[in-house]
Amino acid sequence: MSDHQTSTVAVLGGGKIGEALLGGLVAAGRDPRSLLVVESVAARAQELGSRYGIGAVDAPEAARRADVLVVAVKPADVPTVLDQVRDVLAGRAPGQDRPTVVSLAAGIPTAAIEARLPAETAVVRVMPNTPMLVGRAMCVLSTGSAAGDAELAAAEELLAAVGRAVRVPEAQQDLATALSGSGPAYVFLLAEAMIDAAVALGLPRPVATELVTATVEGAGGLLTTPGSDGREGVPPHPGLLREAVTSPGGTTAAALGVLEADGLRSALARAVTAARDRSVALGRQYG
Ligand SMILES: NC(=O)C1=CN([C@@H]2O[C@H](COP(=O)(O)OP(=O)(O)OC[C@H]3O[C@@H](n4cnc5c(N)ncnc54)[C@H](OP(=O)(O)O)[C@@H]3O)[C@@H](O)[C@H]2O)C=CC1
Ligand SMILES: O=C(O)[C@@H]1CCC=N1
Repeated sequence: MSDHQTSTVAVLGGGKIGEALLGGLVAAGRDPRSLLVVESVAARAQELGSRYGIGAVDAPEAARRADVLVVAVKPADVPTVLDQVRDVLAGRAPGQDRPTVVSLAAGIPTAAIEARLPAETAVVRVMPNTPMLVGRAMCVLSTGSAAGDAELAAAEELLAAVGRAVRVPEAQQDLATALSGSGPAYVFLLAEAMIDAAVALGLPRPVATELVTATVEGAGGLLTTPGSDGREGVPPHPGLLREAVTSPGGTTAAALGVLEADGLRSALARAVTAARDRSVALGRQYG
């Protein structure tokens, strides 16, 4: 991988997460001329071009020009898109010249990607999330057998421009997918349900929306600000932050009693398990 300022990043699949990465990199100040998208829906490619100034190419062209080749198609489309770039990658020497393949696809193991590409292709598996678009991604990275520290560090540096990046053993990727990959949807559902509840009780929707979105943002700020739960040197604990809101005999205790009785905690545990299991199944089906 060459220097990140001059390297070319090509994204195979310009859907939701492809756009989050491309848009996030542009918003972080990256030159759009160093970015390429391969997108099978022509109107979508045009949309990304006019929104971010990113050029659209076909898969072989992307494989010829890229220093980093990002796989951002649905798991079922991964075999096809890898087949579309394999021959070009084979013509580029592994190491300095051949691009690192960074896969964002849920569930697909690095070994399955490597098996469809020329030997010694460096593969980095990443589970990102859509807050990438606004520079607030959580990206979880693991390496395949041919990716060394240099490739991992370069992928980390690229993704750090659009949020946080942490390394985990690949065995933890399915669970990371269930937690931070899918996690934004759980928070959005919670926000949506809170807004709808307030509207049902008579609050105008714009007011309810402002109150809920500011509350989610503020709660996120407390969760991520050291010392916010009154302790130093350890990350804030959600339970302590929740206790601080819960006045004896007050409104929060009344609400939490309902949420516990209705099984919110166990529903979330089952939801995360279902997402983890689905990630494993996607890997078995398409990997
Ligand atoms: N959305 C998210 O929050 C996250 C998604 N991911 C992963 O990212 C991947 C993409 O997800 P998402 O962005 O939601 O999916 P989308 O369907 O929104 O995006 C994929 C895009 O790629 C296009 N495409 C399919 N095959 C090809 C091909 N051979 N060449 C070029 N373009 C192609 C699709 O077109 P068409 O619709 O016609 O198939 C579609 O526009 C998945 O593997 C998912 O697991 C990971 C983390 C978070
Ligand atoms: O729902 C999915 O399968 C993808 C992976 C994580 C978030 N979206």
